[in-house]
Amino acid sequence: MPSGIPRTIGDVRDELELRFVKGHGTGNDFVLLPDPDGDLDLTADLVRALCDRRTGIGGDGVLRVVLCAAVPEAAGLAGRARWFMDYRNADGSVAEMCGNGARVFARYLVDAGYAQPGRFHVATRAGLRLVEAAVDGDVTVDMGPPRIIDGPGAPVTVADRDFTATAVSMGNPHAVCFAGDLDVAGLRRLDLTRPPSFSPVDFPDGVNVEIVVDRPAGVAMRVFERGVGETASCGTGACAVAVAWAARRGARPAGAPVEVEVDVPGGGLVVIWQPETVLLRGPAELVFDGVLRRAEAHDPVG
Ligand SMILES: N[C@@H](CCC[C@H](N)C(=O)O)C(=O)O
Repeated sequence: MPSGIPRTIGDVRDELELRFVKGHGTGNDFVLLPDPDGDLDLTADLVRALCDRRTGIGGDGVLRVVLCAAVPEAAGLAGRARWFMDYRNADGSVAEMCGNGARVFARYLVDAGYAQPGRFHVATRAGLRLVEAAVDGDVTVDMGPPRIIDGPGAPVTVADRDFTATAVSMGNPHAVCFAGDLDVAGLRRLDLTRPPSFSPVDFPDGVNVEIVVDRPAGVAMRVFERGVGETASCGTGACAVAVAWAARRGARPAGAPVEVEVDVPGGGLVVIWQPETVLLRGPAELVFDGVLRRAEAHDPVG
């Protein structure tokens, strides 16, 4: 096959019968694959084919829904969480954590009857995460402690602009770039089609890059995600932005939590920075489901 032509789902998988659900959190969209017993061989090629927006279902990533007991990397958490969120970026790479993904994952578990509404733990590559999901409405995830990396800042170039970024780990790496000279309209105009550049010394595993401007109440951001490109929202990115922004203004949650509204192209998220952790709150929605079948072997009408 000539290079550059996407490998379709049929190219990478003989046995095509695959159940899926499509969901999103503030426009950060995912293909969910229910795979309780861990039977699916989820290769990078299959992830890329599923996420392709022209030849696949389309998504920023894949969320495989698998029992902790069924996968060696989560078996140690099986006593404390029933389900493991196996998250993959659209390019097939594996990431430690996905905040919007965790919210959509929890929404799926509740709607599918795999978890009771309310609070429960989900296992992720970054460890256990407590989620709170009502029957409908917002989903909140306890994202764990943020880590603002001390130092002079990391040089990052994005949208033809040079920044000294604040590096923050939310389990996965973020470079938060403050564009103090821009307003929200200026942020919207930036060209984020080309990948940011940064030093591999600062970010040896790559990085998600957020550009941030002030709003009257909180901040607005855009993001170029590692392994994806620009997305409409990034939950870990919103948390990284909120703590970096609050810390710059001298607000650290000594006693009372610090709450920051984060506007993203796909909607609004709320980040609550507490002394020991960060909560991420926002909508999570399942939009359709289906079964992938090879087209020529299936009469969709009959
Ligand atoms: N969109 C996600 C982050 C997904 C992982 C990221 N692209 C990475 O490689 O670290 C979120 O909502 O947090």
